[in-house]
Amino acid sequence: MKKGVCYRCFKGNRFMEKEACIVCGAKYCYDCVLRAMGSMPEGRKCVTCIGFRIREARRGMLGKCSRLLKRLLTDLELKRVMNAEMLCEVNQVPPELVFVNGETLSKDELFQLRNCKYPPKKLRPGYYWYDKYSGFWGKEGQKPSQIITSQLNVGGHIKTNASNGNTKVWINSREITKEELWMLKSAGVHCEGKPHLWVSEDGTYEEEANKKEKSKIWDKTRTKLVCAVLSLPVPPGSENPSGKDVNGEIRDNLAQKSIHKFLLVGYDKSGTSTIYKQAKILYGIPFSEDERQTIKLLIQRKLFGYLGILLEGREQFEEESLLEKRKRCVINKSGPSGDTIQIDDTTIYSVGARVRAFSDWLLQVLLSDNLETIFPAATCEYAPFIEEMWKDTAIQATYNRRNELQMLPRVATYFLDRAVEISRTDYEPSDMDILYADGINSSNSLTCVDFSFPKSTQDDSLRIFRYQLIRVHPRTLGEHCKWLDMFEDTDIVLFCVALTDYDEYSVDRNGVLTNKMLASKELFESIVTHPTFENKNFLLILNKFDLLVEKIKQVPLTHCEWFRDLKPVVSPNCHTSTYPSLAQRASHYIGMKFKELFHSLTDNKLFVSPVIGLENDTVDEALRYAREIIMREEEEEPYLNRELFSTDSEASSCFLLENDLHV
Ligand SMILES: Nc1nc2c(ncn2[C@@H]2O[C@H](COP(=O)(O)OP(=O)(O)OP(=O)(O)O)[C@@H](O)[C@H]2O)c(=O)[nH]1
Ligand SMILES: [Mg+2]
Repeated sequence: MKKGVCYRCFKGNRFMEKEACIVCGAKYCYDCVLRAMGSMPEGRKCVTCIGFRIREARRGMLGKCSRLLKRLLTDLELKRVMNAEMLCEVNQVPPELVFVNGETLSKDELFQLRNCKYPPKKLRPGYYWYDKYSGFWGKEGQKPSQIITSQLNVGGHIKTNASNGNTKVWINSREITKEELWMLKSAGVHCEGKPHLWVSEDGTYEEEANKKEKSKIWDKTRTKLVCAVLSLPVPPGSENPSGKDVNGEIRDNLAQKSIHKFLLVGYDKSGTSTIYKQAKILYGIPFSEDERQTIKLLIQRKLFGYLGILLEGREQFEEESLLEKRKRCVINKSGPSGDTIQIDDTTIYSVGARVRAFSDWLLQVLLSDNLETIFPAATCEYAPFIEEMWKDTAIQATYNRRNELQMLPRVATYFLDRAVEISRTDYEPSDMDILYADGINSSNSLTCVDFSFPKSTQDDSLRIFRYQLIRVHPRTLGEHCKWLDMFEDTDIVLFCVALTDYDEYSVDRNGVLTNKMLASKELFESIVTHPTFENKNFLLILNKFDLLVEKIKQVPLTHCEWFRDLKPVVSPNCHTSTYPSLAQRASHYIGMKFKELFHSLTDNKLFVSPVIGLENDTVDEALRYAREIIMREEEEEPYLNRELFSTDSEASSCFLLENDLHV
């Protein structure tokens, strides 16, 4: 038979729409389907195949009707056929092909398994293990994939090596996998001394030796997040059941096998959460209601803080202007005419009693560090005051001089411009507001989001891959990054550095004032040399490029001792229009330093991408670049060399101009 033709009329070609028999795979054209398949009492099967088992490879298609069938049948008929296909006896997984704890199932056992409250998802013929006490369920030799109903009488006894664990920690007599051990540690379970734990279906656990019942494993949101990141299940019906969204983001655990993982990490304030939020906005992953609420309060709190700074500024301006007036008055009095001039007590910076009272109250609250405690009640009570205050000419005059207020951060203008709207109870932060607000949610340490890149016209690949961006704060990684193991299956590490860190300082764990670029370098070194990350791909994200543009004009890179070897050479072509700017050259140099460091530590090549976290296209570019790096490795496709920095340090240094870099 010619390939692609209808099995009944032998007409058509492979592009023609056809319906296939779920038993023998014969395909029929629109005109022949009903003649070949009849009334379909067992779903889509040739009449001669009725009563036969389906082909296992087609199990995933059961109940998923085609467009052709939709056109051919009425809604009611379609429903009947699809139901029959999914539910009729002969189409079910044959019990003798399902092994649980090494024993095949009987018909009754399979029935029990399929009809319990939380049955295994996508049950196929194969070898599984099942822990009766906790309900853990998984494929033989693998970590658990699901927690199903416990206490079912199916299969044999669980074996200690069922999941092929080698951790010397046992749960209900099964030696657990590495991932489960990390999960237990994140839940605060003591795992030292080869413990045997008894875990019940709701997650309460006790040590075999010490029968005292402990708290539940999955009580903490953090544990659930860890489970999501490690593709481990959580009990069904718990707050964030596996398979449903954790933090509104993680999708089906089973689908995570084919996911590519990006681990985003960087020193404090390097911009990782901004990049994380930007990715969510870029790839259309909505912020959960929880996140929005937390961010809303955060923005409102910050707004009150900014207003406090404005009010302090107003007082200062008022004092200054009064002083100024007095001075003028003294001059006038002692002037040649000797006339006295009426002094007007009010200056443009003075306010009425109500605004003054509110101002006093707010400054008091800020001074006593009590802002957190008055929220969210403050929004209901004080929103009308904010409106009144904002309209006040003295406040507006102060706002016009905001550049003189050193304490007011740059981002404040973005929020203060809409102070009245933001202070209201019904304020809903926009995606932009969320991006500009500092922070993601209260558990600011580990967050992850599933996404896929929207197909662009330049993409020649037809496959759509899923990605997971995991943002982790260095604090979460613990001393010497000991928790990095948890991210073993990361495909690429995105290490974020704030380009502006070279002249900034922070106090480290031992109370020592450290240059932030050096602290960032140290973190980079510990991650790069961590045994888990041997031979991993690394993409260095050089963030805050926009701020570097301004800073580099004021402070030379050599401020940081790591950059003291900067040997600028005057470029012969420095006056052409293609000549890079000072900031470009500086970020280039920083990239080079990290590349050299990386090469000396790993013998591998570091990829680099400059980014402005607050601008979506640069973040998109960096994440797509990360994808390319992974793809190149996986598919060995011709690599699109979009690398932004040359690897040749000799050539690059001639871009550095002596005067420009203040050396
Ligand atoms: N101008 C500018 N500001 C940025 C950029 N990236 C981040 N920021 C700001 O820098 C600050 C710190 O950024 P975050 O994203 O919170 O940094 P982080 O890595 O999450 O650091 P932690 O807050 O310590 O967790 C925030 O106020 C951001 O708005 C950027 O490219 N340009
Ligand atoms: Mg932050």
